[in-house]
Amino acid sequence: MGLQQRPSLLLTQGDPAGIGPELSLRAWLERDAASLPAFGVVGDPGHLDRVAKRYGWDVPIVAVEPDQIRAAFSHALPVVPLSAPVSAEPGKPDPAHAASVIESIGTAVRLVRAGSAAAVVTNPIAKHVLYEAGFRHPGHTEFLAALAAEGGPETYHPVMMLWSEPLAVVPVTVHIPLADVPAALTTDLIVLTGRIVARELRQRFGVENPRLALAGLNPHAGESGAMGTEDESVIVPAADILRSEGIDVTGPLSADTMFHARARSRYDAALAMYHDQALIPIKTIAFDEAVNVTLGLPFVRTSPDHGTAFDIAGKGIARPDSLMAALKLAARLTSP
Ligand SMILES: NC(=O)C1=CN([C@@H]2O[C@H](COP(=O)(O)OP(=O)(O)OC[C@H]3O[C@@H](n4cnc5c(N)ncnc54)[C@H](O)[C@@H]3O)[C@@H](O)[C@H]2O)C=CC1
Ligand SMILES: NCC(=O)COP(=O)(O)O
Repeated sequence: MGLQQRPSLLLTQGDPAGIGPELSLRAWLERDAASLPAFGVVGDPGHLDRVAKRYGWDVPIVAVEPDQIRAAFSHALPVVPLSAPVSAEPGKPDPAHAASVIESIGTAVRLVRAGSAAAVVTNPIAKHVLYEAGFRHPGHTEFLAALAAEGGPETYHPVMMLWSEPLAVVPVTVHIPLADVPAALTTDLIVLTGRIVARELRQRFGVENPRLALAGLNPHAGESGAMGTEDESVIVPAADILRSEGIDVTGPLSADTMFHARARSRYDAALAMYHDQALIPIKTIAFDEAVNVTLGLPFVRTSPDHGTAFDIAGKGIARPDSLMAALKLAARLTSP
């Protein structure tokens, strides 16, 4: 298949009241300067046009079929239209937008699964807004796994990885209350996560012998059991199993000393035991560059590392860097 015919990336709408719409427009404006791959938004052309006009940005919007994205991309922002128009005020989230948010994700996944697009790149969603509308998945990550399993016998265990050049992190438990982490953290879960991370670092990222570092759960990785027992009883056995399978694993390491530059040079991905243990270091080191990539799916999905930023939506100051990094990584991971 020649370059012109290769399927393009699909960018979901995200929360239409968040910064997603303006970032999509900004990314298109930066397409040449940043050498971005061709992408189309699954959204409402009218809403994107109104956002562009609000800022006086010269972004022609064109409604297209997925196979027309690449041809249209040089002169207009291609949009695969949703079934209904979207009306949203920047900075004013509303559960009434949930149907369009969910439709956009579902459509993008189905088009990628059908071979009409190469990968899904998602704009941020506000989980609590979707929950108010009855959405039952913690976030994209789990919803994407459910969509991937639609109509087939396979199920998928999705793994969240936040990736940047200086650091890649994987939260083994994700969007659950901190109080629930010790019960949710099992040897099986760590082993399953470690296997998927090692496999995909090898297959998708081209890391020949991936080195994984497991964080401890407790201070000083439990201080020989004096500060908590899970490090010895749950994480050590997981490390042993992964090692017995030939995976290069260190840990459990003290989480407070495993993210400085020298420590980072000793591993390719850090498996953290809970959300903030993973996301605080990477957002501190690489907030503008880091990309959220879902492992364990039968297709590639990337996303910016940040959220909907309702506090700045509509002001035209949101930085498109992380979204652009997500587009580039999706192109890299799907290039032949
Ligand atoms: N992949 C996704 O869909 C994600 C969604 N979220 C959702 O986002 C909502 C808001 O979450 P928060 O914790 O407030 O995080 P947030 O990332 O939306 O905002 C945190 C701070 O960073 C700033 N910020 C974020 N992105 C920026 C950008 N591109 N340029 C400049 N400044 C930026 C915001 O203005 C805010 O001050 C939540 O409801 C959460 O569920 C959060 C993370 C990822
Ligand atoms: N904190 C990361 C985040 O919220 C991303 O979640 P997801 O929507 O990609 O599952």
